[in-house]
Amino acid sequence: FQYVKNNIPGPDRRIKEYYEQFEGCKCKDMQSCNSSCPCISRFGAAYDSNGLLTGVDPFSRKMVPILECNLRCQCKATCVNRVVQHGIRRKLEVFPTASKGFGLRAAEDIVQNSFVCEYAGELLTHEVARDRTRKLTNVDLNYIIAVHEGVGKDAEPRATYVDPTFIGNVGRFVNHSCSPNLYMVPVRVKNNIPHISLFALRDIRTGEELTYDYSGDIRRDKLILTNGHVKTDHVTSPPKVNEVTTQRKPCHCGSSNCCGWLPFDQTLYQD
Ligand SMILES: C[S@@+](CC[C@H](N)C(=O)[O-])C[C@H]1O[C@@H](n2cnc3c(N)ncnc32)[C@H](O)[C@@H]1O
Repeated sequence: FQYVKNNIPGPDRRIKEYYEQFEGCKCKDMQSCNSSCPCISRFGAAYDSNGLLTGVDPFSRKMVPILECNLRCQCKATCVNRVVQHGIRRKLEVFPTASKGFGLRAAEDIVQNSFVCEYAGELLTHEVARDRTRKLTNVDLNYIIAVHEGVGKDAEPRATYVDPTFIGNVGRFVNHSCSPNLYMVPVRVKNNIPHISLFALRDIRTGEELTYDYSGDIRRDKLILTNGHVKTDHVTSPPKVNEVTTQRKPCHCGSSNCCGWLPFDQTLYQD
């Protein structure tokens, strides 16, 4: 595959969407913005002074939008409100796993809430994502991710489809786990297209495989086990007969609360 650091437009995406769109701040303290910066005050500070993501509760269903300072802002690269845009800062290693193909592991200790890497690739329209997904069989590796964001009480959720199959970054090697150590957050920098960003859910030791939950669901009740039973629909429901069961793949994450199957996005199988 071809390596890219950031998302690139896939077929049928309008190139204009990728231009700088957001205004820049005019903060006087050029070393770093503070809470009065319009980029920060709009949704609250996302990062602490060590660059750790503290403005988001990964276990909450409510996601606060994250907006970093951008090229048009007057602040410098040292600004506290610039993290994901600096790219990968932790040592990561691709390795062959026993039963999941390749995986990605930490080559150094990673502190909780650190930015680890983006999930970058071709940005697809719903139609292209659906067509590519439907061509896959359950023995093909599926790299297409759909991230659904709620944008308001009455508004339709906004979906972003990223496909690093042919063009992508190291995020494409992150496997699924029902008990993950990463969580996914959409972060915006220069325009409305999110950087799909992976942060550490807890402290991670050197050599640990990096994983996230492909369903995006990391509720506490799913992670904290009681007698091996978990309560969410995704976890408890076996594939239904009328589902596209041929697309379902067995999960080999090996965690004690494993639901047995990899999550898949129903919307890509609906017309
Ligand atoms: C984004 S890729 C992950 C990297 C992939 N293992 C590779 O070798 O390139 C997703 C694919 O990896 C495999 N995979 C990921 N997590 C898995 C798991 N927990 N159990 C079994 N297979 C998994 C599945 O084939 C899935 O479609």
